[in-house]
Amino acid sequence: MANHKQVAFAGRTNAGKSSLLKALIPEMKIIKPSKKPGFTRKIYFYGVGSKPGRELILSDLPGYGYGSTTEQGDVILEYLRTAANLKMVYILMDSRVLEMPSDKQVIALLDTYGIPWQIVGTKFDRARSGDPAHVLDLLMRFSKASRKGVMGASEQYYKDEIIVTSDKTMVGVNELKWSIMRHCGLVSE
Ligand SMILES: Nc1nc2c(ncn2[C@@H]2O[C@H](COP(=O)(O)OP(=O)(O)OP(=O)(O)O)[C@@H](O)[C@H]2O)c(=O)[nH]1
Ligand SMILES: [Mg+2]
Repeated sequence: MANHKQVAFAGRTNAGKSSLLKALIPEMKIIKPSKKPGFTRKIYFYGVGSKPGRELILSDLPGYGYGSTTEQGDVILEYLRTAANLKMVYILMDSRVLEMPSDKQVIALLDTYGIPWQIVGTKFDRARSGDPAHVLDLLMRFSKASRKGVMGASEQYYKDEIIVTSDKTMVGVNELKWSIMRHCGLVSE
């Protein structure tokens, strides 16, 4: 596992981290989403890809914020501090509950550690007011605002790509798959 590239799914409790992972890798029957915020209590690592040099680890982190515990917070902090080969942290945000201070804190921490991050909207099937374009716009603004002042965060590189997803309609799931492979160097730009 030491040499394997990894990406992590982070976000507030109930954001839909476990659900989106399940949608991405349905063959992993053990992935458990739940209605209860704070359900995932430790980190679950899922290995995918069997070709040598092309293996990846997808990590399902506990959520932060409402319903989470100090222990869960510590687990996240320790992981981000020590994770090897962490190529991308996807920060999942529920399309109906946008922009919370805890997301900003996590982004600040990732910037401190120099770990790349990207915003992913979840539960897009339930985007409020029937206006998905509005949600997309808000996520884009949040992402752009969060990049301000970060050294080396050239817009050219990040392009503030926002992926919106749903485990119900499967929108965005393929796009996310490609994003993961790209960030892990498994496909060219
Ligand atoms: N409508 C809809 N519901 C979703 C979607 N993704 C997740 N949910 C629901 O949101 C709730 C939380 O999902 P989880 O995947 O367990 O969320 P999590 O981020 O892993 O939560 P924690 O482990 O508690 O941090 C569950 O009731 C899911 O069914 C989605 O795309 N659409
Ligand atoms: Mg979970």
